[in-house]
Amino acid sequence: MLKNRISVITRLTALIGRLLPALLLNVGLGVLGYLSASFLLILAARALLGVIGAGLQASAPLLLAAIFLCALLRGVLRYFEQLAGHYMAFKLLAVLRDRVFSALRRLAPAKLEQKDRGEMISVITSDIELLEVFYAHTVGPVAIALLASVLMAVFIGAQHIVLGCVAVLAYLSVGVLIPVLNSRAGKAQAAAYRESFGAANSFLIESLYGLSETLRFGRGEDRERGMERITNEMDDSQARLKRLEGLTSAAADALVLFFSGAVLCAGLWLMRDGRMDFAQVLTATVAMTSSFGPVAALSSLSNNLPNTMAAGERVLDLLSEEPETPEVTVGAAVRFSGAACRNVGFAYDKEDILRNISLVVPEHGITGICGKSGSGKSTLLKLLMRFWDADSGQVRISGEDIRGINTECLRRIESYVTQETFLFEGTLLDNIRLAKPEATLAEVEQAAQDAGIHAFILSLPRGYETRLHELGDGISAGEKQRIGLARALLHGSPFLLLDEPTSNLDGLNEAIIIKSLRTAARTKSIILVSHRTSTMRAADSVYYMDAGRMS
Ligand SMILES: Nc1ncnc2c1ncn2[C@@H]1O[C@H](COP(=O)(O)OP(=O)(O)OP(=O)(O)O)[C@@H](O)[C@H]1O
Repeated sequence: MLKNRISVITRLTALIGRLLPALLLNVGLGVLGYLSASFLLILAARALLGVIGAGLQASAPLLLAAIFLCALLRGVLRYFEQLAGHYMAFKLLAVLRDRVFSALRRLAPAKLEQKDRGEMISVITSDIELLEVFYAHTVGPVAIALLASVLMAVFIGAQHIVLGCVAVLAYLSVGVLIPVLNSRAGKAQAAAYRESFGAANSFLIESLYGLSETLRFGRGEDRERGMERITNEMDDSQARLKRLEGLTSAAADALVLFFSGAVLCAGLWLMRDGRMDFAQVLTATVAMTSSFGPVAALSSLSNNLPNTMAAGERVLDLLSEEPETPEVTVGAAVRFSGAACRNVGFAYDKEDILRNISLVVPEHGITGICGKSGSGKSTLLKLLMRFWDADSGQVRISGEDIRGINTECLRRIESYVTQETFLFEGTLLDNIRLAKPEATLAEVEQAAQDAGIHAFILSLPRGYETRLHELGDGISAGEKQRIGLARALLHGSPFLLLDEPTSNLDGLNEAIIIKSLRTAARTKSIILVSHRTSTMRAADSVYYMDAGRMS
């Protein structure tokens, strides 16, 4: 566990890289700031001693000037310490966000398909946000506490070695013992809180997506109760965390008082034996009392540490996760001349989904794949897109093993229309243009016409300029499907993989699309997946799939 935590801390610290100067500045200013706060009081005590005639004979104006300087420095140094720390933290959060989004791109779509969406949103938003605590309030403060404590222990030890030892014990108790105990006690609560937070996110997303089903089947109250249960769980775990936080801060305060008293008592005892004078005892006591700031910051920091470490671990795990199919950047760039599967076998987990599949897709024409729901048709398309790699056999594009083809080239020659088309907020024109941002309006209109959606778009008051939110829920599954098809046709790739492109369409619209596909198939290769045998009439050749086998 400790090994794991050290590994997370090391990996997070390694990310600081070029921001190291900002960290060093933060630490340097922090140490000087705390020292000036302590010496402000030490000098004030010395000045008082001077007034009562028991202190060193330093000149009063000089002491006053030094006190004034310490007070001024304390404020200025604190400000710049915070500035440097936060500058580093927020720059790092930007770097981390960038890396996380690159990781998501790398992992999409296969790995992301398997992840819980609520959990993903927690990682992208709150986990990264929480790392601000690590960078701005952990790395710097730990280094500041270490340096400032060493310097103050030496200073107190210079009054008397025994008092120096008490100071070391005091700093270790408040700065190490309390944080370690607190972080141990809080680990389970922090994990429970985080789990309930992720569950609440997932539940909320699911509730929003399933709103119409919930209303249709009158399950509103169930959902409400579910939300209440999750919120209560979150509330409970947060309350437990807060209770622990209170206990920690009470324990830290008690230790501060105890050790300040201990230095005073030990000092008086040493003074009675004539081994210290009053000025030294007072100086050591004031130095002890006023120097707990950096270590006390560590004890309150440890309340958040379990959460921060857990967040860091999840972010680092995401960054280091390997994609299902590694991106090929140096592989062959091919011109599409057909595709083939040879004795392909595939399982998502343990259960075989595809067994010994062989098929040949010519350079032009429509290849139909027909089969019952769950027979593995979409999975086969995903292998042809190389979202996943086959476990056995070979998938070839233009005669090349798909695993050796440059990924960018593969994305250029293939267009995949899934059963669900996602539309982005923006105009319908932008949504179709997604496939080819530089497309002219005429090209977009032609693609929309071929996909049988042009007439519908023109019937809208603002035509292609209609924004998605203006349609609200008024866009049907069939219309979305046709926009998806228009995108694929506009993309201009020579190999189209269409997964049930007409499943939500009436006979008339299906006929329009089939006609367009027949025209497109003169210059392109199209795989048409459908469970309807009627759709297969458009295909030049048809493969039938049943329980992962092909006939
Ligand atoms: N990411 C995944 N992880 C695990 N199992 C999966 C995954 N995707 C699909 N499956 C399972 O693989 C089997 C084949 O699914 P697939 O989507 O390929 O079938 P299909 O023939 O396209 O079905 P449909 O016509 O209903 O879309 C199903 O049992 C499905 O539950």
